Amino acid sequence: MNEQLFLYDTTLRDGAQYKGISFSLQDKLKITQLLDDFGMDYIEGGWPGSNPKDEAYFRHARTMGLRQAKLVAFGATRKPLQDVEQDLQIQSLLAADTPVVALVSKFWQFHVETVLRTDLIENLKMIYDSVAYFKSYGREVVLDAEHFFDGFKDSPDYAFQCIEAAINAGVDNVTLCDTNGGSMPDEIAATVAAVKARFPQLSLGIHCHNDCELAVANSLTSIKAGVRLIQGTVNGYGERCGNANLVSLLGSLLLKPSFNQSLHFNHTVKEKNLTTLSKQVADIANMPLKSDAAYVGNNAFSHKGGIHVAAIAKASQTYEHIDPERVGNQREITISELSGKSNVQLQAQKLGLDVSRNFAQVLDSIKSLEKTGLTLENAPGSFEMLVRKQDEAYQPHFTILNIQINVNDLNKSTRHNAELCTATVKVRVKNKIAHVVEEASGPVDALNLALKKALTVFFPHINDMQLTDYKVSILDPEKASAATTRVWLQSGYQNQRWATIGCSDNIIQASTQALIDSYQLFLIKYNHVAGDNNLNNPQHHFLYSDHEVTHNGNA
Ligand SMILES: CC(=O)SCCNC(=O)CCNC(=O)[C@H](O)C(C)(C)COP(=O)(O)OP(=O)(O)OC[C@H]1O[C@@H](n2cnc3c(N)ncnc32)[C@H](O)[C@@H]1OP(=O)(O)O
Ligand SMILES: CC(=O)C(=O)O
Repeated sequence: MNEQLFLYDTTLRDGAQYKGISFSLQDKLKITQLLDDFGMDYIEGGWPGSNPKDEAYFRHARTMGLRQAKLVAFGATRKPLQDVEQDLQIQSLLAADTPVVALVSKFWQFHVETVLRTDLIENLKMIYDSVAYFKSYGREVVLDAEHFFDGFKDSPDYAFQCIEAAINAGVDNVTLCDTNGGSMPDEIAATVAAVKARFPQLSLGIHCHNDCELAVANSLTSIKAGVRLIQGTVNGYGERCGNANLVSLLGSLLLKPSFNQSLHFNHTVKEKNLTTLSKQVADIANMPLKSDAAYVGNNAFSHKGGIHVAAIAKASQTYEHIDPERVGNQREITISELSGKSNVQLQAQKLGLDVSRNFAQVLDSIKSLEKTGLTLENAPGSFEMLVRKQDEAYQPHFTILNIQINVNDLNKSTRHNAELCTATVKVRVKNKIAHVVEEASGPVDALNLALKKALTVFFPHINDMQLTDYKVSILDPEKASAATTRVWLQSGYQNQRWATIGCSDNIIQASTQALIDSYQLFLIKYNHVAGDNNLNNPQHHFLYSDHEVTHNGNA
């Protein structure tokens, strides 16, 4: 029988408990829309009894007209020995006015006695009263059975009594929580099977934490044992090590026959949208997306080892468990000292370059350069330039004749910071020379400004290009101030980005290498012959410091 598996997203509640995440109200509403568009069945939006932002969230979210998802407000069972009508937390949960309410409740005796500091019978009453109260208002109630697996290990009998109290009160779903994330897959399977055997009619959910990096595996195991509602978060955000990652879970649930042949999902859920969902939520959360994230990470289908790439070129299934496009991701071939000829050929082919005659030479250069500390895997722009430079027909757009950097007197207190460093750059293009000076507070900035200014003389379009990122790493810190520096930089033009790299025991030289590759690449790709007008004008004006001088082309 093909049964529906319900997707319950708690990114906005448990995901918000992830260290480093702080959603604004607008963030929460935007994510709600994304989750609804994706096709989640439930969206747990927050805890209205916790803070005014979550209260405001429900006021807004319930008017959004969600197409697919049911909005869930999260809270706890009533306080010990308190009437539900008097319990402010219960009242704010009711006021959130959502079709679904989730109640976290204690299922482990140890917690009842140590944390709630009440007796076991009172906890059963708290469960019963709280569930019955929301049922009397016509709400769908999901009971989050906190620490269910630990509680069950301690006393299966008490864990069952808690479920019975919830069933007697009319609960719609009991979600078994591996709250401390310490359970192993075999324990999850056996416990869910025991609950299913005892309460065959009860709708069961699962909520796993990732403290042993098993949240996804444990969730999948629980589905095999009879769970039909799965809680998780986009990208696995959540308290401590996080929750079950719904993105990875869905990759397997939607694509692996052991799940997709026995289950079905809401019709709008499409594996093709997983990469976009993951990236969009990470972007709103302002969290870096893990490059090794299953299915959707940048590395998920990125191939580095030469043997892998050679095989991929013959048949992609040799080293890919699925076609990356099925989840909206893409294949990537990496260039490094571990490359073989296939890496070079495939990557060059992607760039539209022909290396059929010189791939061995290109490969040798890569391996020699990597030995010096240059890493090409994150700098495809420098790989492209390396391939181009190895071509006999290659003509650089410009040649650097000279670079001088001066650090002015740092002690001169009257000097403005922006004048601390001076860079003089002499560039030749065809038979013309530009010789310019620029000042900045740092030597690399002065160098870049001067280089750009010199090139702009010939290629005005270069002004539209920007440096968008600059990173430095020290390769041999034990050499102290004589250490080798690796400079990685990213450049941008409109919505295009490209990365180049340089490496030297001189930071200016390393930066110059990366900058030259970046500007040459821009001119190859985007400028073509622009700027040639200036080359034909023998009386071009050059700026030298504050003074305008006329240059006749003879440097
Ligand atoms: C497993 C989970 O992830 S559950 C969700 C956890 N998430 C959060 O805690 C985030 C939101 N929390 C909050 O904003 C606050 O903690 C609040 C508003 C809920 C409570 O704040 P406070 O009233 O100041 O209490 P505090 O946070 O110090 O302690 C929690 C109280 O809840 C009680 N409690 C814990 N679980 C339950 C439960 N299932 N049912 C009833 N009460 C509970 C605790 O015993 C404690 O009560 P006490 O104050 O009498 O000792
Ligand atoms: C409910 C919940 O977040 C937990 O038990 O982990």
